[in-house]
Amino acid sequence: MSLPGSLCANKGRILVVEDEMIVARDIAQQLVALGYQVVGHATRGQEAIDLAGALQPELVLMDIQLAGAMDGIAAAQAIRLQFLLPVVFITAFAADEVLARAKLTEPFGYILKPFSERELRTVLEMALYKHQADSQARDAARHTQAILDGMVDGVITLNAQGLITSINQAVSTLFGYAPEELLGHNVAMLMPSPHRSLHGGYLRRHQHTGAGCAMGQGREVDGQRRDGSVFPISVSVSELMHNGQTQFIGLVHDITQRRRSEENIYRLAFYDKLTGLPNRRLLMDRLKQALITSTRTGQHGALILLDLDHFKQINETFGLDAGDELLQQVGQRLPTCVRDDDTVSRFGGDEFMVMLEALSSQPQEAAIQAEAIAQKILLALAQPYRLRGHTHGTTPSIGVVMFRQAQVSLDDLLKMTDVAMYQAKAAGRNTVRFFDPALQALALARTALEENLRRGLALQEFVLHYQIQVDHQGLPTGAEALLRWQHPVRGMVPPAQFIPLAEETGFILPLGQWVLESACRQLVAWSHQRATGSWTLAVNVSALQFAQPDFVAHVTSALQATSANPTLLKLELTESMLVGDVQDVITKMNALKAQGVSFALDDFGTGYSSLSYLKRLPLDQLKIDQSFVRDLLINPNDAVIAQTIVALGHNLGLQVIAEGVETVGQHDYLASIGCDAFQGYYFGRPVPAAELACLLKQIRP
Ligand SMILES: Nc1nc2c(ncn2[C@@H]2O[C@H](COP(=O)(O)O[C@H]3[C@@H](O)[C@H](n4cnc5c(=O)[nH]c(N)nc54)O[C@@H]3COP(=O)(O)O)[C@@H](O)[C@H]2O)c(=O)[nH]1
Repeated sequence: MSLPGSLCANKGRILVVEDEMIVARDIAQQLVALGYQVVGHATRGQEAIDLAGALQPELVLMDIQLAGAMDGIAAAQAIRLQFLLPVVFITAFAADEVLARAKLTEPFGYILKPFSERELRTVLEMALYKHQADSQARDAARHTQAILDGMVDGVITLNAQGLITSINQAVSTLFGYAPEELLGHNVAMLMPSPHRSLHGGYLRRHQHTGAGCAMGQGREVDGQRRDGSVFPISVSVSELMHNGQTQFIGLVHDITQRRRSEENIYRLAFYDKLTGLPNRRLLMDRLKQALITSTRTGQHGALILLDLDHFKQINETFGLDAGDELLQQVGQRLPTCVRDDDTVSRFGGDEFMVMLEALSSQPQEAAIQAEAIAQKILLALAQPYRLRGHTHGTTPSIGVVMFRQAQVSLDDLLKMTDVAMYQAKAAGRNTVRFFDPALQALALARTALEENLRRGLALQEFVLHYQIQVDHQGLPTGAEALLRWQHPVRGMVPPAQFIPLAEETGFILPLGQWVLESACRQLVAWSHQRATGSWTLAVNVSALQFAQPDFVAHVTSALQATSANPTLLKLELTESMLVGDVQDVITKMNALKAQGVSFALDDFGTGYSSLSYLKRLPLDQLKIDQSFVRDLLINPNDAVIAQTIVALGHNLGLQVIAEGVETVGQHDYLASIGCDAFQGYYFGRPVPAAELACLLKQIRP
């Protein structure tokens, strides 16, 4: 049977479910009259469900009493569930029991027969409006869920009891649960012990006091997956009221990757890559702590520095890989010699530092304990190593420093271990030495001097003094530049007190360059005066300075920077420089000679000079060492040596100058054997340039 269609179908498409034909027709007519379109008519429950699915009306007008097994309430329930369509009951029944059942289907309206047209219209309009609003809300919720599901972070909502009310896809992925395994369950299931059992308490405390540990800002905690594995997460929780109920929204961020990167950075910063042992930085950190602890407990600690003997040879003979393997094996053996609380670190290269803590508070007893561990290390490391299929042996030299309380700075403690370790090396290696304070005092003094030297150069505390040189007639021909250090506290410091250290530390390089440039500037100053215009200036050059590959360039730059005349510059070399690569020496000398620079061989006779290469060196002058000049008149050997040097120099075509000439007798003898030039207190002491002018007037011809 067909019901009236619609004349004007713009108010809504309605499915009518009514088993009495006359009533159905009457309702349909009314609907059409009200502007609705009747899209279908069913008389039974199942038919209503099928038509609802097929026709997708906007509303179902449902009689409760239907022919057949399924009544309207059951059909309405199915239609709501399957198609989310709004149902309005239209019935003659108003019994409480019927109403209660109908209510469960969440109907959009309930119309009691008989009803007026006005009543029908009002209920339908309200129902359609509510349905539309619900649909929009559902669409909005779906949209929100899609956004939430697209998020990398997990979003969980909880009710006041901590039960999960919603999650997004990321929560399932992060924790490995299907949504239905989480929804309605307590959020504590996502936490490892002890928080799993404590979480209820946290919530209650929050309800009573308002305090919440994860409220607001992200808090880093552990989460537990379905498979039991624990992983780090950052959780921030906010609280809001929803429908009058407290609700919590938790944002969960998996920080596994970040933690890994942090751990990686930490490992790189504090652990040695090759051995996996703590590095110097971490040891220093622990040492700082250990000093604080020992101050509190009164117990001693010890630093044991060990350096592998002849490690370089393993590297050079068997390759760097074998060297690395040896270091790794040493790194594995060392921790077996100490307690877990002690620190074994690799300091770099073949140096390892072991820090022992909580030793006896009695100094002697503590030293015995440290000695025992050091001996244990010595023994453990002396066992053979298998490197690349071969057996190798190595031994360490071990330096031990005891510490208690933060009395000494960290740097000083480390220096003390160095001193002790070098003492062990000096004692023949493969041995243990405790730090000796006397040696330490020396080392500290050296360090202070080294720092002072650098500061002195920066503060222009160095000056050059000039000692006159005269020819056979006693006429000044030039001078030697001699370095002095005008120390603000120590006064004038002679070079013998700082040149050796400057050479050892390499500080002689910047210092020597400063001497060269200052000497060149002095040459230029002299060139402007008639009396000194042709003077030469002898400058001492240290072996390290001369050995620099760019030594020639350094001299050239000093000459160019000052515009000094190269032919007036005389570089004094010593015999010790000639022991190494003689060809290199000759090449550099020739390069400078080509510019006009001349060379004197200083302290001649005190070192080892091979006559064969002496012949090859482009020298200009030999300088008889003052040790031969001093006793010339009383020691016939010195007189013969002086005579021999003069003869040798002349035979080689070189000029000979004597230094340390203090008396007329020395001068006269030297002059009698043909010495060409003289320098010494007899003619004048080393003085500042300004004083040299006065001295010139007093010079004895
Ligand atoms: N690499 C550099 N070494 C330098 C430089 N300046 C100096 N030195 C070297 O230091 C050593 C000590 O020098 P100094 O204390 O200046 O002593 C020199 C003279 O003062 C001293 N002298 C000179 N005449 C006499 C004398 O009649 N009697 C006496 N007892 N001493 C005298 O001899 C030293 C001369 O040194 P040298 O001619 O170089 O051998 C010394 O080894 C210097 O080389 C520098 O700038 N760089």
